[in-house]
Amino acid sequence: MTITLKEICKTYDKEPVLDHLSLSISKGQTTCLMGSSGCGKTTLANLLLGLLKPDKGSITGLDTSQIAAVFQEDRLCENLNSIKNIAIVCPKSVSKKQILTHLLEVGLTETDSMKPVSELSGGMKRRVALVRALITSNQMIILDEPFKGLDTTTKGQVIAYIKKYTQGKTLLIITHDKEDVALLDAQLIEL
Ligand SMILES: Nc1ncnc2c1ncn2[C@@H]1O[C@H](COP(=O)(O)OP(=O)(O)OP(=O)(O)O)[C@@H](O)[C@H]1O
Repeated sequence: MTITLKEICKTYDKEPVLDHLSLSISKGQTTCLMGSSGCGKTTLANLLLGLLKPDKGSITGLDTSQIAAVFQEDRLCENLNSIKNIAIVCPKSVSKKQILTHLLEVGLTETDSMKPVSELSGGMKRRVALVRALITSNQMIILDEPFKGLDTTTKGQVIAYIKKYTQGKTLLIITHDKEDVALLDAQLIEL
C-alpha cells in the first residue's frame, strides 16, 4: 500500500535537481514533504502528477488519473465566481448549494462566493483552489504550500476542512513549516 519512487533522476538544462531519489509514500495517509527552497519538491509533485517524466528511475503504485492538485499558483478562472470555478470539476449531481457549503466551511461568505475570483484576496483564492481539489472523489491529493497567505485562525479552519475531506485518501502536502506535520498528524519526508 505504498507509492514507491526508485532511483529517480531529473535534470533541467543539464542541472540535476533530483539525483537518484528513492522514497515511499503511504497510501491512505497524510505525508508532509519538506526541504529547502529549490531542492525539487514541486518537481517531485509534477513527476507524481505525470506532468513531467523522470530522466531515470521508476514510480510504482500510482494512478495518475486519480490525483487532484493545488499548485503554488491557484490556476482559477479569474472572471468566474468561486462556485462556477468549482462546478467545472464536479459531476452535475453536485449542486451549487453543496459547493457553497464547502466554501462556507473554509471561511468564505456567500457574497464572496458570488464575486469574480479576480476580486478575492490571495488567501481567499487559495481556499477556493483547495475546495476545488478536495470536493472531487480523487483518491490522492497533492497540495503545494496550501497555507500560503492564511492567518493562524483561517489556517486552523482550513486544516479542519482538509482533515474532514481527506479521510482514507492519500494526501501529500508540500510545506516549509514543520509545525504542519503535527497539525496534520502527518508522516514527514525531508528532501
Ligand atoms: N521548468 C524548469 N526549467 C528549468 N529549471 C527549473 C524548472 N522548474 C524548476 N527548475 C529548477 O529546479 C530546481 C527545483 O525547483 P522546484 O520548483 O522543484 O523546487 P522547490 O523545492 O519546489 O522550491 P520552492 O520551495 O522554492 O517552491 C530549482 O533550481 C529551479 O530553478
